[in-house]
Amino acid sequence: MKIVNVENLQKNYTVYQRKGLLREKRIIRALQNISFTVNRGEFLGYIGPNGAGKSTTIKILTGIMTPDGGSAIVDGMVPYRERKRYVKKIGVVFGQKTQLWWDLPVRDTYTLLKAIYGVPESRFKEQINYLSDHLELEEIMDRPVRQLSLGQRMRAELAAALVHDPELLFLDEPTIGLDIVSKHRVLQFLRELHSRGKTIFLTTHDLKDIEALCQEILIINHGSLVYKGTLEGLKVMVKLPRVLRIQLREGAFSLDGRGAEFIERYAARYDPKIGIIDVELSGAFRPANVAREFMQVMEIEDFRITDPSIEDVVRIIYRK
Ligand SMILES: Nc1ncnc2c1ncn2[C@@H]1O[C@H](COP(=O)(O)OP(=O)(O)OP(=O)(O)O)[C@@H](O)[C@H]1O
Repeated sequence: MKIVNVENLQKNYTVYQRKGLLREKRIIRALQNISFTVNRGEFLGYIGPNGAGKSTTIKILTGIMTPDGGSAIVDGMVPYRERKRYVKKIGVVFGQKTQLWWDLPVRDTYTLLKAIYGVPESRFKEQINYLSDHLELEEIMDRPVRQLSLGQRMRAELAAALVHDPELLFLDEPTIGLDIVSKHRVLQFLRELHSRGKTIFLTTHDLKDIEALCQEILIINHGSLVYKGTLEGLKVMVKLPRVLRIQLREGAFSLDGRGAEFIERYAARYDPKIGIIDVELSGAFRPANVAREFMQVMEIEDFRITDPSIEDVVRIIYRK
């Protein structure tokens, strides 16, 4: 049973750029005919590089923004037309923004939201207890939001989105900037929500988050969907290679002829501003061998094997 139905969604932004004495009008096609569905109870990962169109999609799906074309129907409603009724059904977290009252204790935000959503007292108490248990809110309930650490604030933020116990959650980068421990807590809680049947729409830059949680993923790039399916399916399709990241020693960023030759031989990417070389560990490249070879010709500070970034994944999809 589908809870989200998106068809041919389009959104353009008009921006004006100064060109000499004139102002030039430019249209940014943020979403170009996007179509997808989300099943009730699904945990969907929505990923894409910076500027791909993720936030624009979420803004339309949460009713903040009206599309220029196409349609979005969520739980039988058109979000941007039936906002009042609709917002009671959804919970939203924008990792980069806050819906908490900055100078008030966390608890007061929840009381205000209770009144806004018309949550009965007994349901409210039950829900706050549940949220407090799972998000460890007790220690922060009576502290003003401005005093909280980022991790504490994000837990408080998630709870705010859930005061009215919505069935569908939109989370835009809810783990951004969190340390490993805080991130783990948030991800655990999202898993718990999903096991209770919630439908979750999660945008993130981090493939690890997706791997830990999502059954289905959508990848968007330049306003168009480039993949919809499972992460397993994506791995089979792109054969995601891991990457050996080499950090050069400060002051040794400019490469000589042999260095450049190595970059070319391994089809590596090099950013001379920060002295980082990325080598895809595909095929015959063994990490230890590659590292040894590079060490012979460059001054190296550190090695690390990393998972491919979203940008890598998108690049590989395009290459195919
Ligand atoms: N208010 C706006 N005015 C003009 N252009 C905008 C506006 N909001 C977004 N854009 C542009 O639309 C495109 C899509 O932006 P969007 O914020 O949806 O991407 P995103 O995938 O969420 O990116 P990020 O991961 O960096 O948050 C980008 O090119 C962006 O610069």
